[in-house]
Amino acid sequence: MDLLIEKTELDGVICITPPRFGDDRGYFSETWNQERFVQAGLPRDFSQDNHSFSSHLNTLRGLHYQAPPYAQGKLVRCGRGRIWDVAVDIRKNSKTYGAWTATELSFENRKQIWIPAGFLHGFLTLEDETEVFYKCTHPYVPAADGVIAWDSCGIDWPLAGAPIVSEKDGSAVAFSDFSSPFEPELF
Ligand SMILES: Cc1cn([C@H]2C[C@H](O)[C@@H](COP(=O)(O)OP(=O)(O)O[C@H]3O[C@H](C)C(=O)[C@H](O)[C@H]3O)O2)c(=O)[nH]c1=O
Repeated sequence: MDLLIEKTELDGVICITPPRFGDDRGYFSETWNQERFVQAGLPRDFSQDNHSFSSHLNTLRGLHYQAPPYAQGKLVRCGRGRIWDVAVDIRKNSKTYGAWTATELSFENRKQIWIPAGFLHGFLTLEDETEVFYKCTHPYVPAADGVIAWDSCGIDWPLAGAPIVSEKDGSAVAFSDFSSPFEPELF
C-alpha cells in the first residue's frame, strides 16, 4: 500500500498519510520510511525528533519559526488525540506570503504534514492529553527561535474560548510588525 500524498493551498506544504495495517491486536504503521517519503518529495535527513504532550484541549502552541541559517523543516504527526495544525507562509516574495493553511492531524486519521523551512508553525489541541511527534531538519537553536502572535495572522482557529498558551506565545509580536528573515535567495 502506498503513501497518500495531498497538496495544500501553500506550495511546498503537503500532507502524507501512510497506510495502517490492522489486526485483532490493533494496528501497525510505518510513520517514517526514508525511501518512500523522499520519493514523495521530503528531505532525506532529519536531525531532531520532538515529542510534545498537552494536558488539555484548546492548548495553542505557536506560531513559531527558527531563523536562517538554522531554519527547520518539520514533519508533524499526532500520535494521540487531535490537533488543528497551521502553517503560515513567510517566504519573502512568495505569491502566498502571509497566507495560511490548516489540517486536522489525529491518531485516527494518521495524517502527517510536511512544513518546509520558511513557514510559521503552530497547532491547537482539539482533545485533552494530545501528543504530537515531529521531525526537524535542523537542531534547536534557542537564539534563533522566533514567535509571532497566534491571533495576528487572520487564522480562523476553532477555539473553545481563550486558549491555553505559554507566556512566550502570549506576548509575541504581531505579524504586522514582523520582518521575515526568509529572503528570496533562500528558496
Ligand atoms: C522547541 C524546543 C524547545 N525546547 C525546550 C525549550 C523550553 O524550555 C521547552 C518548551 O519549549 P517551547 O515552549 O518553545 O515549546 P513549544 O511551545 O511546544 O514550541 C514548539 O511548538 C511549535 C508548534 C513548533 O513548531 C516548534 O517546534 C516549537 O517552537 O522545551 C527544547 O529543548 N528543544 C526544542 O526543540
